[in-house]
Amino acid sequence: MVTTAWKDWSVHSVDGTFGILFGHRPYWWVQETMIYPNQSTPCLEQFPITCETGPGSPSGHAMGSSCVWYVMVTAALSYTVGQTNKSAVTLYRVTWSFLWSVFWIIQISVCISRVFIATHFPHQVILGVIAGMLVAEAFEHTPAIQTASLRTQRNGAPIRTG
Ligand SMILES: O=P(O)(O)OC[C@H]1O[C@@H](O)[C@H](O)[C@@H](O)[C@@H]1O
Repeated sequence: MVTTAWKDWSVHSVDGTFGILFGHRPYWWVQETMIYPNQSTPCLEQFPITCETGPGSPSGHAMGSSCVWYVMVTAALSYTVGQTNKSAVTLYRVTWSFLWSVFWIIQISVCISRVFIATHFPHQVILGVIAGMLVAEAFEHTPAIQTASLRTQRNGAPIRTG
């Protein structure tokens, strides 16, 4: 949710105002670039299931995926950290290697799929992965978010649930 909000904000605010993050998607870019001589423009097809209408940078899918998986991996590892006996350290190293391998396999798969269907250029998915991890880090270090509760009204009074 946070990464989606961030993407929407960046698209409508930063992109529109400063032009920092705005990026053409490949199937737009090939129609507008002047680098192809007449009649040699590559034909990139769009399909309803793959067609995205927002600007391409950063990739929302890459950003969402890296943010969610980053939080899950770091949360899982936090349960095994802090113990000093030898078997616990070995377990931590094995778990660390396994979880981060899974993390990167998933991120690379997401990135390749987005590039393969021509919704993004490579730098846009890389930026998405980095942005997702930064958002996750920022929110992991923001205690107010971890203690936030939907059961509390704005004035602090608890909401009746029963
Ligand atoms: O930028 P991408 O990778 O094409 O992803 C766009 C999508 O990003 C997601 O984060 C949003 O929830 C979707 O609404 C949006 O369509």
